[in-house]
Amino acid sequence: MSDPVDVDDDLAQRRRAARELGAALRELTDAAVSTEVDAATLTDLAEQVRALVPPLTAASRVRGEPATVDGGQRARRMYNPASGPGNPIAPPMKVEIVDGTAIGRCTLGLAYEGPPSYGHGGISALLLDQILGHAHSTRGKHGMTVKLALRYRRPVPLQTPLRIVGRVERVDGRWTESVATISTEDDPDTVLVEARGVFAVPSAEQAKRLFGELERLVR
Ligand SMILES: CCCCCCCCCC(=O)SCCNC(=O)CCNC(=O)[C@H](O)C(C)(C)COP(=O)(O)OP(=O)(O)OC[C@H]1O[C@@H](n2cnc3c(N)ncnc32)[C@H](O)[C@@H]1OP(=O)(O)O
Repeated sequence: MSDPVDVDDDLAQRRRAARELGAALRELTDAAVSTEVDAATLTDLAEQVRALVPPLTAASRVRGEPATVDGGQRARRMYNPASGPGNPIAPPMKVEIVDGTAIGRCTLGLAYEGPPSYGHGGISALLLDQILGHAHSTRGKHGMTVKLALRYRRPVPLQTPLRIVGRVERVDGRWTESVATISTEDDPDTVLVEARGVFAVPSAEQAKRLFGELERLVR
């Protein structure tokens, strides 16, 4: 049997490596959506990038299998699309809980552009959904989004440090109702986008139906 210390070291090492790969792919994505090089260079690069796939898929998971880099804990999901440092599509938003309030920070690059020089509205929804999920989790078990209402007040600037804040307003059994906002770090009092969300810890029956053996990761 392996020594638990070795197992922990191995997990920590794999998590560092997964973060590193995520960061490198994010740099690549940013370069890919900003580049103005000629067609021949793009075609050549597409071939080079495709050659990177087989070494990764040499050992991979399928739907329903949790990523082993998470070590069985949902709270530290490496490949979350909003906050996972290993996921190249995540900005990634860094989240901390301060006095029961969830505070996220990230900067959106050109890959997230909607209107010229501003963030895509769907990306704002992603960040707000995620921060509302963290706010819900401060009251106990993790939950799922039941309702999400958004009001886009001003466009969200790209390449600008953002602050995303969520807090629970009402708790009713396994339901919470929370509010969240996006603003810039420089001007936190000017709300750019605001959200109201209802989250619920799935009922035991629903969790079993949706997740089967993975139920322990969601309830
Ligand atoms: C630290 C880690 C943080 C991670 C953050 C992750 C954030 C990301 C979150 C997501 O994106 S989750 C993905 C998006 N959401 C979904 O896919 C959820 C899909 N919906 C479902 O699977 C089920 O509806 C759900 C599990 C949410 C609830 O099913 P249940 O069977 O547990 O609940 P039930 O059906 O008994 O209750 C739902 C109904 O009761 C209502 N309800 C009852 N009491 C309530 C109350 N007290 N407050 C609010 N609503 C209440 C609720 O609105 C809703 O009403 P309607 O269906 O009639 O519209």
